[in-house]
Amino acid sequence: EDIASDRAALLALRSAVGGRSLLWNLTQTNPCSWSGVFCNGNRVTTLRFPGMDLSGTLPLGLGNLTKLEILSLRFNALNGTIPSDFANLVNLRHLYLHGNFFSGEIPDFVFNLKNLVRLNLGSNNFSGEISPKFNNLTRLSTLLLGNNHFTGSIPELNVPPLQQFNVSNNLLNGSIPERFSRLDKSAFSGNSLCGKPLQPCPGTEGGKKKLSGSAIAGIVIGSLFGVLLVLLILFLMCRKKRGIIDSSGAAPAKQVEAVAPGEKSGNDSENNGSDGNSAVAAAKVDGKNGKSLVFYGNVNKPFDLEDLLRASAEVLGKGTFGTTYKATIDMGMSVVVKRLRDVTAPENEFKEKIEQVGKMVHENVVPLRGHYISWDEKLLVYDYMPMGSLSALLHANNGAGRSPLNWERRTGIALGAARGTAYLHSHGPASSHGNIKSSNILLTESYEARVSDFGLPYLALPTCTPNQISGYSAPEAPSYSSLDEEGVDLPRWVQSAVQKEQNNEIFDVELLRYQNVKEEMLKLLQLALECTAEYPEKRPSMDVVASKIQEICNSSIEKEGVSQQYYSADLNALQA
Ligand SMILES: Nc1ncnc2c1ncn2[C@@H]1O[C@H](COP(=O)(O)OP(=O)(O)OP(=O)(O)O)[C@@H](O)[C@H]1O
Repeated sequence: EDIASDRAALLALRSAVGGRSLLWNLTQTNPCSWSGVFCNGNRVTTLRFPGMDLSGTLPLGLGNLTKLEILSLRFNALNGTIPSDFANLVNLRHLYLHGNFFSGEIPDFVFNLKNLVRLNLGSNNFSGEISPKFNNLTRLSTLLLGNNHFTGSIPELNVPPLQQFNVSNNLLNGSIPERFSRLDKSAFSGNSLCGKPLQPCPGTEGGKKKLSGSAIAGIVIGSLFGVLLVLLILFLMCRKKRGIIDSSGAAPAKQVEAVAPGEKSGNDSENNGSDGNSAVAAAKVDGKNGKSLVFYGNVNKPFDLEDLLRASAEVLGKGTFGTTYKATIDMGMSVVVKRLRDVTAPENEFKEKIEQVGKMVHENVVPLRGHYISWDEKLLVYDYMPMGSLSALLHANNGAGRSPLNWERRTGIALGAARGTAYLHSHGPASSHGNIKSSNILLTESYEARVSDFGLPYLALPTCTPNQISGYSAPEAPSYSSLDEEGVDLPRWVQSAVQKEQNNEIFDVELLRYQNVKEEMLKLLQLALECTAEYPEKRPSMDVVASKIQEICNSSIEKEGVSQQYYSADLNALQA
């Protein structure tokens, strides 16, 4: 097997499914320059033909591409089964067949492709049961099978790396394995499944089952806990009285007296999801003193603390510094409340710093609207950003839908984030953000970027050990940690992939649809590398970064315009 047999396999593919759309220069003996074909050394390693109008049945022959690592045929009109010689593609790591009309069962040889990391078969007509043999694929981290006709139940899958899993809109029944109970409901919807995260399975709750030993132990412990709780409440009430007496003449700083049981220990994992009574409402107010929220700027106070405490609250997530809630106030207004945990900075110092954060006003920074501070409770109020974060949009469940982020939007977001950060660098109380990451870049309805969470690392620093901050900050910063959840040093990894000329590993596959802006993509990548240089003097200032991104935006907009013209010329020619 060599490049000639790879070429023959590609020609077989072209004549079977892509005669009209794979417009390659067939006089070339080396296929590596054909569009969508990528080689390493002298073998084909990647094929990317997303949305290329391929139709028909895949031919035998692709199995000769024995060095193939990535195969993307998503969003075409391919039908039939997966050809049997795919069994030879033992180096395959990513297989994307979603958005086609493939049918039949998942063939057994798929479970021998031991290097598979991502498998997306979503939105096809696959049928049969989901085999427990997926357990053979010990590297699998993404398994997307939604929108097919799979039947039976979900097997126990104990593949440690498996994180992304979706079987929505199939014909599955039975209970969801415990291992998947923490996934989002949407991963299972559109089936007859039960168990967490969906509704409980019949007979597992409130049933007439005999009480097991552990249930009895649970009841005994629960009762003891109840007694302790009553004692705790009595204790808190006594302390409250003392507090009022003690505070005569002292700063009235004890309005938020207590929080819901369990919350004080920082253990609010049960609050995941929406809960009308949880969260913000968990903070009790001593109404007599009426100490209220402090708002910044010359705004009329939009609501008071009592409104906030009455608001229905939904947990948006748990971050480095506490839990973030969306609170919907009675009058229909939504705000975001960040309930900080473990702040050890003295109250006055905290107040001073947070007020400086409140003075930061820029169109690319999420404004801090107000705060509530007492000795044991620190709430920060932000505008609610309905489009959520860049991270959520980039990693949205990629079942059948395409990412709404085209190249133009992405560069626009990068520009906004750079401008926001440049502003913070020139005006901030501390000179850097300290926790830049995509979940801290929030978006307006028109996809304008706003940087959020500014200043928190400096307020919470005494309790933050470096590896608790998961965003990016410069290597010389005290809180520096560039390791992601999987322990990968992202800037290093990108640098090494660029050195090895493996840019395709870095670019989101979604971007391959915008080949005409590849030059801009490379420029942006180069800029990102400069920004993450180890030595500060080698890094461009954020003002320079913003203006370079502006240039990149301008040139890709020009190109978009040109390619649109070509595109309509093509269309006209076709119609003629
Ligand atoms: N103002 C806001 N509007 C809408 N969503 C928000 C807002 N602020 C935060 N979020 C979202 O709420 C979730 C939790 O945010 P939070 O800031 O607590 O954690 P994080 O950003 O994941 O981590 P970190 O605390 O390290 O910044 C994230 O998905 C974030 O994108």
